[in-house]
Amino acid sequence: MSLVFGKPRAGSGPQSAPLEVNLAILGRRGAGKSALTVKFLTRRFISEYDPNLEDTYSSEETVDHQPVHLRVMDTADPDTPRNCERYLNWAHAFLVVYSMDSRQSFKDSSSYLELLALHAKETQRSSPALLLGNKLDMAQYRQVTKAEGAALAGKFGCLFFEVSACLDFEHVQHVFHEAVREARRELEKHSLPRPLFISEERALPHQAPLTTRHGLASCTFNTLSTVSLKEMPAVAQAKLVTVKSSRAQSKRKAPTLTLLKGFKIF
Ligand SMILES: Nc1nc2c(ncn2[C@@H]2O[C@H](COP(=O)(O)OP(=O)(O)OP(=O)(O)O)[C@@H](O)[C@H]2O)c(=O)[nH]1
Repeated sequence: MSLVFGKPRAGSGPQSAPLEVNLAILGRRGAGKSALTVKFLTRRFISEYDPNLEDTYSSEETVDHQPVHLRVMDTADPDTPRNCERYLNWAHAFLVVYSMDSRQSFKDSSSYLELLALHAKETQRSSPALLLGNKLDMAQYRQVTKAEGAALAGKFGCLFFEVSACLDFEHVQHVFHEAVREARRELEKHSLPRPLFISEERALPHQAPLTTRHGLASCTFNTLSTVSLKEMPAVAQAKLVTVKSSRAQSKRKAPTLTLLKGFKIF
């Protein structure tokens, strides 16, 4: 038996607190996770970055006239998914990003989708994922066709978009807001939230860890295997950065954001 309890979820009425949505961005190094995240938060494209930093940003958004407190974890797995619980148990929705000019990055996005599907199966709890083919501005160098992207998304039942962190902000914003909508739909399906949960000790019978079964190196799940009071991984291994609203940024009323994830922003 496993029990689930936690704080009441924010309602959707006009008087209620904003809906809280955690969004994790996954994908191979260089796919453009940080560029898309920063584009969404600041409307700007970044050119310099530190690939080893993992940050979680916080932003107040309005989606379909509803206030949303959105946290975005720009993950930085090394070469393969690692210590995935930090985002698997935290996020309400996932953006899985590949770079359309890299077949390897597409293959890795498939591994991430598989990882999410396995986690959903093992925890009996699914979180929506959206598949993003990034670097649409580099379409002439594409190694992955749009049809392949759509087929992979179809296989895992997720939405699919081709985007570019260099091109229009509105498209990138639309994708992030779609993720919020997907998360909201999922939250509305379940009356109970997930910040805290207790699991009773119950070893999964004769199941090898996901790592060995699916070659997802070092990505282990403790779920249901130990008596534990788990707290949602606080924005834990990540630094929380509050970003001024993108509207303010665009109007340049806010002070110039000089250091965001070690990025140079222009
Ligand atoms: N042309 C083009 N370049 C992009 C786009 N998105 C990201 N890049 C570039 O691709 C490189 C990798 O982008 P990042 O955003 O750092 O990729 P990442 O997935 O966060 O990679 P890690 O930080 O290593 O995990 C950088 O040089 C970016 O400037 C895009 O849409 N178009």
